[in-house]
Amino acid sequence: MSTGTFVVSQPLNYRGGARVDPADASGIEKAFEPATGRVIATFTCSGEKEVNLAVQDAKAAFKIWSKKSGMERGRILLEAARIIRERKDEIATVETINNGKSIFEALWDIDTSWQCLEYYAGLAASMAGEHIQLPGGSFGYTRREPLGVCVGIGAWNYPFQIACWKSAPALACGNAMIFKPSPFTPVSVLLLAEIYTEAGAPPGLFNVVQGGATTGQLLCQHRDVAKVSFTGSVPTGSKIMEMSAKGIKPVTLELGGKSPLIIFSDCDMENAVKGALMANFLTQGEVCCNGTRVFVQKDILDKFTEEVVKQTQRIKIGDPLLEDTRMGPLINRPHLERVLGFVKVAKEQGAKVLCGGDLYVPEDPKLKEGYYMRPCVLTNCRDDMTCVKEEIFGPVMSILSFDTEAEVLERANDTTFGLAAGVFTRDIQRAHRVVAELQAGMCFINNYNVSPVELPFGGYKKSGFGRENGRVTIEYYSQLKTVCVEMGDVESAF
Ligand SMILES: NC(=O)c1ccc[n+]([C@@H]2O[C@H](COP(=O)([O-])OP(=O)(O)OC[C@H]3O[C@@H](n4cnc5c(N)ncnc54)[C@H](O)[C@@H]3O)[C@@H](O)[C@H]2O)c1
Ligand SMILES: NCCCC=O
Repeated sequence: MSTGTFVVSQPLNYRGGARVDPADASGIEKAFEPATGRVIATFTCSGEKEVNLAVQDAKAAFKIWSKKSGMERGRILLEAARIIRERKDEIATVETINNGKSIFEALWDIDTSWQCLEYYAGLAASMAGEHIQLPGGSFGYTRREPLGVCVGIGAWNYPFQIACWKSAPALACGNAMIFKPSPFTPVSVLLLAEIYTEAGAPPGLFNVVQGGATTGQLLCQHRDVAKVSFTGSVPTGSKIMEMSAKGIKPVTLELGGKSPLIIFSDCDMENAVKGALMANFLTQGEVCCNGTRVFVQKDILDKFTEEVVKQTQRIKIGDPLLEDTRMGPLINRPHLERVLGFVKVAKEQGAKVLCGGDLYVPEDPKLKEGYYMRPCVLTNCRDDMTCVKEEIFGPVMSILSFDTEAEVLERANDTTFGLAAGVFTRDIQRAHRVVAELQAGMCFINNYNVSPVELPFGGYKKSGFGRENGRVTIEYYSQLKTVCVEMGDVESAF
């Protein structure tokens, strides 16, 4: 498949094990190919009737699925992982077309998707309670039970990966899931739904409803939904939490960030520069955990900055389906303009643009209407500037200098976000000392933005709570039942 050719002709909702047109509507949306600005799908947002039908189907599937043993569930997840691996190129291509990220990167995303299914397939059979001996031969035990119908709501930057990171632990624990992707990226999750069915999941176990805020609200407020796992912005996360509070439903919130990356002068310079690029320019900078505040110790500031700029200017921008492209278009025109607006304000506030930060128009005529910009490195930044305080969600790195460890720690933590942080140093004591002080849920030492699914991922402070990936996520998709067993007679107070 090549850029400029893909169109969606099949329905984009998935219910009862098949693609369906929604039973009612709460609006119409269009999805774009960011590389060309072409519309690739026009679809109906689901209304109350469709949401009810999806919940009904999920409840029916839950009855069957929750009775299966962990081994049985794990086997189906393993088969789904195998199919994703087998269809990796096709899924990555669809992801690239709808999101704009380079195919090189999309292939990485699909790897961290099937790996997540494999990981939870392995854990499914190991979920167990405990046995507790009580006086007189009585005893108690605990059962780890699923929650019921879980809702997953996704952002547009990692559409397929987010759906896998939510559904794999949910299904492994015995839940059913209804997933609502971002209306900007409605396409790839349908492939996941079909794969679960092909792998042997009962119809209704994983459903997809399309739509925006209205559909999302209907899902969150539904009385038969037991849990909501949300990935998106802080303002929407706050609304989700409010709705969930009304229904006393547990929530997982994976929200935004403005993460610090600290480069000490004793770092391995080559790795630190690579790390800074990884921390800022994957997926056109549209990554929640990006280390966009790059604090560099003063004595290496010039050398580091020079090398970062040199390598940033070498990033190949263009058709995201070409193998050597490393930066594609941003998600849509309004977002591109918003990001360019941040660069403009940064300049007005005294930052210096060392490279990029402007529109990029590729030579290929079919890409002329795409949403491209050149990756940007800003220097002369201060902690009070908008570009240093707010999440830009685009390819804009702000370089700041520092003198001492104590100073940089204070400045790094001076934010309401707390998703990620990174440190580059050869001093092993310093690395661990600094990381222990950083107020962030995901910390990297001498690397950045790698995503091993064995490690829990999630935020501190306004970046959210709950975790995705790792063993701990089992806790977020299950509940503990305690059973107390009397082996003697009842000792009554009456
Ligand atoms: N922490 C993480 O793991 C992580 C990962 C990816 C993206 N993000 C964050 O996501 C943001 C970008 O994504 P976005 O623009 O899609 O975020 P967003 O908050 O605008 O939308 C996220 C999802 O919520 C839905 N939604 C919007 N309003 C809703 C409402 N009132 N009720 C229910 N659902 C509603 C949207 O349709 C979409 O599916 C950034 O802030 C980024 O940092 C976080
Ligand atoms: N690969 C992890 C990305 C999550 C944030 O956007």
